[in-house]
Amino acid sequence: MVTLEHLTKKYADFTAVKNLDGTIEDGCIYGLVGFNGAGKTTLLKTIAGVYRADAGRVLVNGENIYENERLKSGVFLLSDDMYFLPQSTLKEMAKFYRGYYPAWSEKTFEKITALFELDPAARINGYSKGMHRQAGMVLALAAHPHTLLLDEAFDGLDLAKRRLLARILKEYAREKGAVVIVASHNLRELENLVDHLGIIKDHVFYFNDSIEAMKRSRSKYRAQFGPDVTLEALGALHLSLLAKEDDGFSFLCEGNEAAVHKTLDPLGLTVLERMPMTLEEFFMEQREGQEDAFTDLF
Ligand SMILES: Nc1ncnc2c1ncn2[C@@H]1O[C@H](COP(=O)(O)OP(=O)(O)OP(=O)(O)O)[C@@H](O)[C@H]1O
Repeated sequence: MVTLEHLTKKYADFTAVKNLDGTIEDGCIYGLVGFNGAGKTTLLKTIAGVYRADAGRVLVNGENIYENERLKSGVFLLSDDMYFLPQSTLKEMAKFYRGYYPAWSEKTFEKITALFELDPAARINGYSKGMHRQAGMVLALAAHPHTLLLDEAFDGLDLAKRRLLARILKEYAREKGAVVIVASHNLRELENLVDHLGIIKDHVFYFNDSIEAMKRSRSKYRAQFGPDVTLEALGALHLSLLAKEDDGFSFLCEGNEAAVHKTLDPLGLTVLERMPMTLEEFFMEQREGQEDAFTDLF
């Protein structure tokens, strides 16, 4: 279990993550999302004990992670710029990590290397970008960490490998009761993978709850009206991501279908269709009202 208690991390005077609280249970896959610069990597590095918190603390299985070497040998942070020893092969890197991670599994190393179709005797600097990412994943999983932290793990992987990785991570969290935290901009990938979601906006949690709670909070609707209804008229009703479509309007809204019907009926509602909201839509709600200054670029 990973617990964040009033966690704040600064770089000099700049606060990169502020007063974060939350618990991530064993066996949970936790998706961490946020716009560029929101603080995701900073949070992962603080959970890994690489950074010291400026206020609050990170507990892993009830103990403070910072400067706790025993605890850290059960935490693996796979970053997007993972370091490999110069000229090393995957097999040699495995030997290197085996010495640090007491729960290291040779069986997992061999099986996942084979699943990713990597040659463990080949030099890693001859691997493609996607193969580098896979090599990092092989080492991270073979280490059998109780807390696995993945920063952009799906980047550079082809569709088949992304699907394979998602299956492996689910299996790992379930079999080992591990905490798996995945920071990613790939929201479609996360939607089918994670149980719990943390969205960081402006360095604080904008949302931190289960995927079911996210799905329950809003639905997407498509609605059609008589000819006189305009975007402006609907805009007064506090609907989010409101957009004009060919044959009506789409929007996100809280509340059940009956309540939405009641709100829209006075405008001459003719058709109301309810659909599940996607993680992308939920995420983009954060930018509601913020227009990009997209004129006179060239
Ligand atoms: N070593 C550092 N020194 C100073 N500021 C930093 C440092 N690392 C990150 N920051 C700042 O902290 C904030 C959070 O950065 P962080 O890398 O955690 O964001 P992120 O959510 O991972 O972003 P991205 O999605 O772009 O990878 C940013 O404003 C960044 O400029």
